[in-house]
Amino acid sequence: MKVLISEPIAQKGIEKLIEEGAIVDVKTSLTRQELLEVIGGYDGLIVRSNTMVNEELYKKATQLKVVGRAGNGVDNIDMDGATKRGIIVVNTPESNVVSACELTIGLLLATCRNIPQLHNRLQERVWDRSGLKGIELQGKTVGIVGLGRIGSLVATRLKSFGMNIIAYDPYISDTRFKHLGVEKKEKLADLMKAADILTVHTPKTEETYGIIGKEQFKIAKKGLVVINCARAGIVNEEALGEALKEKNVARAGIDVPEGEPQATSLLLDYENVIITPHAGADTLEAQDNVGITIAQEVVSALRGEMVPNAVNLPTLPTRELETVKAYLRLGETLGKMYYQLEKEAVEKVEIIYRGEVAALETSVISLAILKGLFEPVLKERINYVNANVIAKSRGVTVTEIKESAVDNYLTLITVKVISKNMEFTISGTVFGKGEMRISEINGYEFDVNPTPYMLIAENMDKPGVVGQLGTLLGVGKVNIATMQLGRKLTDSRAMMVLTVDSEIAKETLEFLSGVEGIIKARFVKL
Ligand SMILES: NC(=O)C1=CN([C@@H]2O[C@H](COP(=O)(O)OP(=O)(O)OC[C@H]3O[C@@H](n4cnc5c(N)ncnc54)[C@H](O)[C@@H]3O)[C@@H](O)[C@H]2O)C=CC1
Ligand SMILES: O=C(O)CCC(=O)C(=O)O
Repeated sequence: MKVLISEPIAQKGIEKLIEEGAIVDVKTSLTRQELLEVIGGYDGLIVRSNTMVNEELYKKATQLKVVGRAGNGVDNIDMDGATKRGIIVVNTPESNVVSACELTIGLLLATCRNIPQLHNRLQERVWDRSGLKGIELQGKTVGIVGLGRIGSLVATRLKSFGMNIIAYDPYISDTRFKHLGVEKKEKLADLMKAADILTVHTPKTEETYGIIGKEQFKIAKKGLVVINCARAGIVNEEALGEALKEKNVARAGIDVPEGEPQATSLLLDYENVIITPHAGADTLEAQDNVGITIAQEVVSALRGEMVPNAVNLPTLPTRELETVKAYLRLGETLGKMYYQLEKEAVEKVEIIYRGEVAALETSVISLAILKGLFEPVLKERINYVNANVIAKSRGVTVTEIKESAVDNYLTLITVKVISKNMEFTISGTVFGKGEMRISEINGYEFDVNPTPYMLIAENMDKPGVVGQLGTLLGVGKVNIATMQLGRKLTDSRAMMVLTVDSEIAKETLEFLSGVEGIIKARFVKL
């Protein structure tokens, strides 16, 4: 077990690896070229957020079996590249959340009270408080975007400051909001209008990248305070800079500046912005937690044992995996549809296994469904092992039903997603050597072979709609591979499922949604 550590981790973690019999090289100042030259000799690699683990590295890493991310976000790791090569990626999602939360509060206080600026003056031997009057937190409204692990820790702590807590997280159930005593805002705009302080705690996804930008600052209260301890880009830096110049935003605290690990952020030029170099997890406690956890996980993975935080692989013995593999793919595919088609927070998931699949060990298939369900909103934070815990922590109840008989199919999985105002269903089957098909969505019947890019549209069942949709996709340079129409004879509506050869641009989707007779058109990425 040869393990290379390319970024600093706690000594306790290094000791743990050695204790478990690994040969450990700690080389934290290698150049990229040097790293590429030596990586071929290692079975395991431990990184933090600065080492890019990508195709270039994988090509040289011919022995690599596990990548350990000593921390939470895995945005620096190419997951598909790892999965393709059977390299397990593990991380430590719980180990540093308290520290990240505490830095958020620290930045908030430092920002509201100008602590670094006052300190700097005094260090220059100048006793002068003028122009640096702070603001109190008590009685103010804090708007949290992303009420997950860190967001909810922040909420709990800020309550003790006498603050009014509101949050926007469409993927969290009302029950969880109630449990945390946080007021739910259905729309980001409503949160922006009400907040005196804004703090973001979402992962960086296609949806959250730039979620706080020009439009949001325009409607925000004048004098807003902005905190970003999550990821660069969630708050658009240029827009923030403009809002600071226009005094719409009064001050900001940022732990994750653009350009990291270089000090190039344009916000560095603003006196009323406090910036730290991605130090959210940099505490003795978090680093000890992270170091020990990642050491244990890397060793387990190298020994072929169960790994608690395998981000990209199901942790089942190979023999069992073979039998259920096709169902895992089907389950994940069925799960992935909901949040790409609908926005309502999930309250309950009912999974019905019918026919042959009902005789299998279905619990792992249910995990695959949950993993797929939450992946569009939680990204890498959800995996086979934590899927149940995450569902529970988000107030989602999951039930399984098994029935031995099923009409028309040998084997069928139906996933019913129940939210406050709606019930969504999707079914699929497996046949031959693991071929899968989606057989039903919301009562519309299909026989679709799911592919990486799909368009799912609901439309009025009348002449001309399908033709217009095809034309607009053509204008948007999207090639249609297959197309199926599902209709209910009792209804004037229909559903179209198209597999396409490329991503569909936002503008094309907007055009499609504007077509008379199209009720809804959504791009789905698998
Ligand atoms: N500064 C630092 O050193 C650290 C930063 N982080 C970062 O903090 C962030 C939060 O981490 P966790 O709380 O562990 O993640 P989490 O996965 O527990 O929570 C994220 C929440 O964001 C919500 N969300 C997703 N898309 C959304 C959208 N479009 N609008 C509103 N909410 C949305 C999800 O529903 C979820 O509840 C991540 O970006 C993570 O990488 C984490 C650890 C340390
Ligand atoms: O200090 C680090 O490794 C980065 C912490 C972080 O952002 C994370 O764990 O996601």
